[in-house]
Amino acid sequence: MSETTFPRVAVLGGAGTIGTTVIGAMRGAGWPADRIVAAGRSGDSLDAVAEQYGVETSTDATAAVLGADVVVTSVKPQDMRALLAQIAPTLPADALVLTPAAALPASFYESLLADGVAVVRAMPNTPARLGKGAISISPGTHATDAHMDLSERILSGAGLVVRVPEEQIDGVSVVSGSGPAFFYAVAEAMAAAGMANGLDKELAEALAAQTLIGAGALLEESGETPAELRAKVSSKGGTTLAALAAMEAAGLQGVFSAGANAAIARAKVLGEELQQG
Ligand SMILES: NC(=O)C1=CN([C@@H]2O[C@H](COP(=O)(O)OP(=O)(O)OC[C@H]3O[C@@H](n4cnc5c(N)ncnc54)[C@H](OP(=O)(O)O)[C@@H]3O)[C@@H](O)[C@H]2O)C=CC1
Ligand SMILES: O=C(O)[C@@H]1CCC=N1
Repeated sequence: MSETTFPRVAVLGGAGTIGTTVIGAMRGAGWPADRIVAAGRSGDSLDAVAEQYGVETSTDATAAVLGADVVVTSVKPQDMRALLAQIAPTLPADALVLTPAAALPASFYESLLADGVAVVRAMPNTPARLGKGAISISPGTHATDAHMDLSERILSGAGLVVRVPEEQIDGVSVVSGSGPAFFYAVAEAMAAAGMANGLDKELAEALAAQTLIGAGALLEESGETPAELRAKVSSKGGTTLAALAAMEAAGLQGVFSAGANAAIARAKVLGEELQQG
């Protein structure tokens, strides 16, 4: 398929957080609205997607996949088995299944869909909504380089797209998939620390948010590493170094390691539970 053609893409769960993000990224990258169909369960939320992006909509996933070149399965892992059963009869044999779901291996899809189906797993994140995502893609057993190229093309408007082997997806999920939630938790913790030291809530939240936004922009634009930028804030004998030392002593790195371990353990358990049916 040439770069100048636009494969027909069915986004199942197209009114959800990630489904809408994928549609927005495609539309932003010039994908024609009439080459995208968003399928969901609620007519009202689909109407909002149609209004914003001009795409076709359907409340019937079985019908939506008819004639699709790519099927994006953007539903919660717990809803995936039922969705695959629903679309299996009408899924075109040569369609690419591009799935953002956490926890479920490509083999899950391969075992429930027709033999030889091409599956690519993606791990997106919510900043992709603004084209500032960090997204990985990984091939399943039957996905070719052409399928990976097509997946990258679909997601390129959503931000940085990297290719990793499937066994690294849980690691990606910890850093960039869940990472935005960690960032917001840090914003909340910083604001709480300000409130504990006399700032009112509104001021503390505004300062914490703008500080994280500004620090992120500086990281992006300066070309310096986090360690270099950290050193520029940390005067010798000053307050920041005292704070960082206390945070380290309280287990800062351990906090993130514990979070990563918990997320990876949860992905394993959830994946095993859902594969058993
Ligand atoms: N949110 C995130 O930050 C990230 C999410 N992911 C993955 O992305 C996937 C989607 O997550 P997210 O967008 O957050 O979830 P949402 O709940 O926002 O969206 C899921 C959508 O799927 C719809 N849906 C469920 N079953 C069907 C069906 N049979 N046919 C059509 N639509 C259906 C739901 O409709 P209804 O609301 O009517 O039930 C809902 O709109 C998940 O698998 C998740 O693991 C991956 C990385 C990051
Ligand atoms: O919490 C979840 O399951 C998904 C995966 C990464 C971010 N959200």
